[in-house]
Amino acid sequence: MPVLEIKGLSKNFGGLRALSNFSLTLAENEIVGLIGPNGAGKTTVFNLITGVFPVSSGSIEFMGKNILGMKPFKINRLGIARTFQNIRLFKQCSVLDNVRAVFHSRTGYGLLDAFLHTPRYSAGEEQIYAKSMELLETMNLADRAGMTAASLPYGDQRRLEIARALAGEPRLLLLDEPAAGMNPAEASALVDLIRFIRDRFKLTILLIEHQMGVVMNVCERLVVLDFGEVIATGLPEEVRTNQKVLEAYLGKGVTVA
Ligand SMILES: Nc1ncnc2c1ncn2[C@@H]1O[C@H](COP(=O)(O)OP(=O)(O)OP(=O)(O)O)[C@@H](O)[C@H]1O
Repeated sequence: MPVLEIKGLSKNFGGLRALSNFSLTLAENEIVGLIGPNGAGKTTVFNLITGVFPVSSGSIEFMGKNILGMKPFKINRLGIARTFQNIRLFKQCSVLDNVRAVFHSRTGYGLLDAFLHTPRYSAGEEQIYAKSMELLETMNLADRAGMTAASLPYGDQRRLEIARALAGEPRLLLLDEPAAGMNPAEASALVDLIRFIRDRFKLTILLIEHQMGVVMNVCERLVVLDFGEVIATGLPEEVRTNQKVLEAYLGKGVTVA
């Protein structure tokens, strides 16, 4: 069974067709790149998968289940997590609390347990602390657990956002420009990290990225959008030399040496 199956997906914003007849199937453990010039419709795909916007037409199934019309939190609970182009963290909270908050939102105990500090609450808190620190360790952020998120360098903030997504124990991870603002060394480390978390957490990953070095190194397959339409799909080396793709990025008349 595919992890994700999208068929004939379209989205109109008023008179603008942001996405047109988009189809995509993701198998377990794949890392697939969704690329294309600015305004091509990439983030719209993420927003439709995660239930942020209603679709205009088409279908989306996750693990064989129709997720159309579901609220974003419910889709997240089913196992789809995402990061954002503009990093979304609790900036004034500690790195640890940023991750802890995600685990907290999934605990079974209620306000009364917390107020009375019941054994259930204490055991839960210890477990959440251990799980949060383990995740920070994995993301190479454990030594910064006590710092505020806002004080982290940009690359670390991006990794913290991925840690928060992973705390939700997803099967499908959507990464929106994870390398944005990273220097070449950070971007290269990110490629290794993405592969590592895919293997460690048995994830399927769909990733939007403009840094071609990252895309070519980490993605096993690419889908290219332009003006809301798929103009190419295939292996990175095939897409790299595709004439339509070159024209979409660089303009007509471009050739590859
Ligand atoms: N909420 C919205 N309301 C109206 N138009 C929107 C909305 N969201 C996206 N669009 C439009 O849909 C088109 C696709 O936008 P989208 O953000 O999906 O592109 P993108 O490929 O992610 O671009 P970028 O690489 O610049 O992030 C654009 O023309 C954009 O202006």
